[in-house]
Amino acid sequence: MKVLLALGGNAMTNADGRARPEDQIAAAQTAMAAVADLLEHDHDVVITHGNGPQVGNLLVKNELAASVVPPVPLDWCGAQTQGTLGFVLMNALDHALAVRALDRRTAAVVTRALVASDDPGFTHPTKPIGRFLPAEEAAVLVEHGETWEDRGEKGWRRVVASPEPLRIVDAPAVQALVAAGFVVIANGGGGIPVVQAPDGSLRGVEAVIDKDLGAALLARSVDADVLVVATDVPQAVLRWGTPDAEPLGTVTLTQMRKLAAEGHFASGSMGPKVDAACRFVEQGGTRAVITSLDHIVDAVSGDFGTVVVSD
Ligand SMILES: Nc1ncnc2c1ncn2[C@@H]1O[C@H](COP(=O)(O)OP(=O)(O)O)[C@@H](O)[C@H]1O
Ligand SMILES: NC(=O)OP(=O)(O)O
Repeated sequence: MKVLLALGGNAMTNADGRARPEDQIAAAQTAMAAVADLLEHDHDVVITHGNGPQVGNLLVKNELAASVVPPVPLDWCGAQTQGTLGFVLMNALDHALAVRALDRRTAAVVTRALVASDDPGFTHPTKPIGRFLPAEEAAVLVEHGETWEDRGEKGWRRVVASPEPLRIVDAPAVQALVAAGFVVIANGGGGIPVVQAPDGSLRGVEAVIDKDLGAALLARSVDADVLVVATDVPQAVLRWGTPDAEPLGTVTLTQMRKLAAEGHFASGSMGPKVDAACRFVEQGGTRAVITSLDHIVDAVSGDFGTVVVSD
């Protein structure tokens, strides 16, 4: 079975969302041990990852250092997160492969995703990035022109433009590496957003693509059978955050679309995961699973998480 594994940016940090290097390395080790287990059982795996906490942190560093070194645009920050997380994941995966004496090579691909220059996401920011702050601290940054949003019990979070990914520009490179037997990490952070000029040239645009929507595209590009969206909760939950909360098991595509329309899944977090799972199955994928980092193997064997199947 070919598995597209999407690792959440928050799942790769820890509960406070500060994204310390040691937390990211530990999360990468957990996830890559699961990948090595899957490879040992003859599954193929292609990996993608989020970058919300990481790209937000880079943006803060950029702004704090602006009087000392030239700031770089948000798409450059996104590209940097692909490099850093690709490096961390490759180290963790190489180690997990060596422990199991598996002879596989790994590769991380700097991956661009095409977006439309007139995407409504550019005028209405929806993608939460970076750390959570208390309302009073967020209010100060809003006065400085940033957009922040109340994200519930964890606090407020900055939101930035998040256009829809239309096509993975570097899919052919990913496909060639997969065909050559590499375990590939690609399209991190949903892909570096680029727009196409009339002359065909590409340029980066300041936005952060939702990695779950990017993952659904990548999954089809590599012809995956199963999409696993690994985050920091074991299942999607109905009536989330209420006394009547109920973890969701296996549902059909139609049932999941109906639950999403009823508003069970928050925008910018569980909402896009559910959307990505539905898109994947709609486009011919066998099964999409939403679960936590430590249940990746169970998700592939088919007995854990929130599972979306065709009708
Ligand atoms: N209905 C829901 N069921 C479960 N989790 C939900 C729901 N709605 C919102 N969430 C939130 O979604 C979070 C996972 O999304 P997100 O933080 O974007 O993860 P990641 O960065 O790992 O992809 C959970 O930690 C939870 O707080
Ligand atoms: N780019 C993105 O969606 O990252 P997260 O999964 O970390 O939110």
